[in-house]
Amino acid sequence: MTDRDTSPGRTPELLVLLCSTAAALTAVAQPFVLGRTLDLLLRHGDAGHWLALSAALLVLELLLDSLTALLTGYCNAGWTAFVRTRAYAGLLRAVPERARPYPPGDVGTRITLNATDAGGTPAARAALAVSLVTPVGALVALALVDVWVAACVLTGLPALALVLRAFARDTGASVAAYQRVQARIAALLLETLGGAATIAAAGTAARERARVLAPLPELSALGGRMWALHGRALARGQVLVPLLAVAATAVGGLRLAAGSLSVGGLLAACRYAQLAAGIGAAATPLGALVRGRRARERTRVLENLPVLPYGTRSLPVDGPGDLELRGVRVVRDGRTVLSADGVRVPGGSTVAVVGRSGAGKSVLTAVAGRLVDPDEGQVLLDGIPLDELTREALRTEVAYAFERPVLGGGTVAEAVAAGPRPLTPGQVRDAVGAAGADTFVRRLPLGYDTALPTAPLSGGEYQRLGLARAFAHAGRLLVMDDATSSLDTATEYAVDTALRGAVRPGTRLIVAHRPSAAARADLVVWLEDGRVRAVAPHHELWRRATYRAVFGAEEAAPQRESPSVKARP
Ligand SMILES: Nc1ncnc2c1ncn2[C@@H]1O[C@H](COP(=O)(O)OP(=O)(O)OP(=O)(O)O)[C@@H](O)[C@H]1O
Repeated sequence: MTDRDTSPGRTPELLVLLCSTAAALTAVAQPFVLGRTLDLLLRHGDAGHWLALSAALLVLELLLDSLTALLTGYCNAGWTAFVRTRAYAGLLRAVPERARPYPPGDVGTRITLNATDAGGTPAARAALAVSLVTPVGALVALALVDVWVAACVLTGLPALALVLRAFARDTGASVAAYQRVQARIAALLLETLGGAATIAAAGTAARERARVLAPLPELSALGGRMWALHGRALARGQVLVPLLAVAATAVGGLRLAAGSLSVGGLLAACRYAQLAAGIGAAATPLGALVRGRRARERTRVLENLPVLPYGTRSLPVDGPGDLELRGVRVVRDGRTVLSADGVRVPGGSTVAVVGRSGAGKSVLTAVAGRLVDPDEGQVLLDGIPLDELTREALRTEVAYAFERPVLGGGTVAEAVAAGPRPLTPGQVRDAVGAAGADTFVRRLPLGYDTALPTAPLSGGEYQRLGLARAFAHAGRLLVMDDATSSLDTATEYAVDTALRGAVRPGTRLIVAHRPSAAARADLVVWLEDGRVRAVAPHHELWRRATYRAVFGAEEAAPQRESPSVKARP
């Protein structure tokens, strides 16, 4: 936990409120003091103290305004960091499957722009409250100076309130739509950047540019509408304010002529009428508040993504890593993409998961290490259902290596060491060596201390660092989902040999595309259209043409199909 995980609380907002209220009250006091000063001067009285007070109030208001700006910045920064951290944490702890519908660009917009707008909400709320203090205070002061002028101003205020209400209602819908379109453009842009090489090679840059910018007219229209609403609210306010001021001056003039109001009183009354009519200025904090609330709804979506609940059990000490899939069914979009029952993998064995593209290999490996829970059935490791294990037990005993690992920032050594348990530099080097990565890591400008994001690495080299991380943290179950796909056959063989000797012994579940990799495994889980077609050693399955066809080797080694090979009961 960092301090950003803790809410900044109400204190910053209250400080903004306090300071800006003091500034507003100072502003409200000024016309009265100025009016008294003028009356004293006209009567040739001693106005020295009142003049000094007037100047002091002016300076105080300036100081309080500056302090309000500072506190607002502090409040915004604290809340933005909090909102951003929560959204980020929610995203990282979510079931990966459930975060998938939110493309990177959309997530980026929520975590940056939306978090900033949402972080401005508390200060905007305080500013909105204070934007009402000045007009209300001015109205009260005006009533004390002259109740008739106050009554005149009061009649105009409902019209201003209606203008603001309409603004808040209309702007809310536009802001939400604007934020959605903004996120859509960001998502398209990131998607295009990810495929920059393909686009360049295919010469489709113009088509892509048009695709990314397609929502721009809608964004522009929504932006224009938002500004039009804002402008209209301000303009209506701008028309109403002078009208009210003129009416107040006229009433005040009549009161002066009747001898019921002094010249200073008229000055104060006119100024108060202007301040009271300044309620239209509330449009700005009101707009920020509406925008912030919509933005917060968008960051909350990430914050509240479903998480995997963990249990309280641990695994038996020194268990061999027996894996069992019982009545497992995974459904996606109403379609069963994996159905696996009675699949038993003896602890310590290496199992190749094979099948055509889309057969369900990744889904099977995801449920086997509980990256996602099956919709039905259970997965057991050493007899314990995975969903009953604590997070720590699960993550220290199950390691994953992926086709496209994401190793984050830091140095090469730090990236490999990152994981559930601390590692010594020696252990990091051993794991890197086992993944066949030591030679190229040593050749990097600073070796193991090279910053990973700037390290000049090929896809296969980066993949091997992912393997190294998985090897370094290998528990009793190691899952490799296409994790050697970018390696040449010789390197893959060397890695496989190292895996048997230099990495902590345990059960291996390896998605394999090459017959040689399946042949090296003790067992093969053969998947077809989401079903387990057979669990048997490769040499037995190889007799079946349909199995050979998985590797595009129908014509090779044509032997009679063995009907006896089936999924184990
Ligand atoms: N989140 C999802 N929503 C909808 N369908 C999904 C989802 N995840 C997987 N599938 C579907 O499940 C099936 C199995 O997918 P999976 O990724 O396991 O295939 P695979 O055997 O690993 O394929 P490949 O070798 O091409 O990686 C596919 O038809 C895929 O479209």
